[in-house]
Amino acid sequence: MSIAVATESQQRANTNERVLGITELPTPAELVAELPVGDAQGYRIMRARQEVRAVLSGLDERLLVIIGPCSIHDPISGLEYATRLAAAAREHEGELLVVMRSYFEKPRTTVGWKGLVNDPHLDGSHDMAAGLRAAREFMLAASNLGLPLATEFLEPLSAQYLADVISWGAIGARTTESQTHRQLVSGLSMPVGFKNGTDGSVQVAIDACQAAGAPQSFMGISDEGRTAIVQTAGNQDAHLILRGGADGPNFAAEPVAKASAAMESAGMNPRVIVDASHANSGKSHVRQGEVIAELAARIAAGDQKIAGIMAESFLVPGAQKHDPDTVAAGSDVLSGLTYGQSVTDACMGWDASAELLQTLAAAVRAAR
Ligand SMILES: O=C[C@H](O)[C@H](O)COP(=O)(O)O
Ligand SMILES: C=C(OP(=O)(O)O)C(=O)O
Repeated sequence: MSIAVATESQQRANTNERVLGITELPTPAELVAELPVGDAQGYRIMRARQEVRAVLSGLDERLLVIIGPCSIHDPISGLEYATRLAAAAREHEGELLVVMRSYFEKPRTTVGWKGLVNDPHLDGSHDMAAGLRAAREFMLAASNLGLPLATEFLEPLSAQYLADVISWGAIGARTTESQTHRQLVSGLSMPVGFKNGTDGSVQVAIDACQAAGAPQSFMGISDEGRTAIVQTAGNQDAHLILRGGADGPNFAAEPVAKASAAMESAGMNPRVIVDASHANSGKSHVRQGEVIAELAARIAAGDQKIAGIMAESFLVPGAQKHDPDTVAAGSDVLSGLTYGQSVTDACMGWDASAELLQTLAAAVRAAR
């Protein structure tokens, strides 16, 4: 019996039957060299990470407030928001540790625009080299305003390009159960929160915190862009974020206490972050404000289980639809969109957000 040996081109065809193109990106080292973090800026980013740790543990009695657009689709409106938030953060710095959501990668339930890193021109051209550059440029500029930054780590490779500018990270509801993301967190330098699953399961996030807290060995990339074995020490600052689920919201006192007790009995931080958006507000920006007001009342009454809250906020309230498949590549997409309004989830507008920051600061003062 003779065995047919595949030719080199046959082997390639077998592997890449559905791959339409592979385009190389700059390496992490190249992008970081082009857009470096300055010394003073690096120190501020590191100090903010320490402050976040102190708030999460309760040593620092302030409330962590992770707030900002659902996604940044236009760096100019994003920076206008950052400028306003930086001033509010300074005003409330005695009570609140404000960290700005600078989210550049969006996990989708099915399909849709996946964020500025994936598609920076919002037209389906997927120029990810420009996307990584735009994200890094934005982060450096926002961080220069004195704001610590938060992001969701979605693509396992993008962390190598952006993580040095980030003071707090999240793993989203759709990826909390993924081993790849848990491994990634085990090596990240900042505190990272895991969201409960979209079905409402808190246990997957508790398991995630445990996995991320352990040393891990996995495949990743080096700064020089080569695939590599990555060995990590484990991230002891992994914590829980409650965002509600298909089974309903979980920001009320009872589910928060239950989740906090479960974290404690697993030997981890019982203080949790509550996301006022997503399934805790049914994605309504108006309801989000009500949820924050309810949380503020509990904080004012001395609830110590809530270390922080998350909120989605932008310049203009609500959201607008944007589908990259309906625009011609290279067209001026931004001119057809409302400036300062989310193209993903609905966000609270600036005025409502500024008022809620006042309410949260007052709640922390009342609790003291
Ligand atoms: O935070 C953003 C969204 O909730 C998440 O990316 C899922 O969005 P989608 O259900 O519109 O795809
Ligand atoms: C995608 C997000 O949230 P979740 O993972 O909770 O859906 C988000 O915070 O942008």
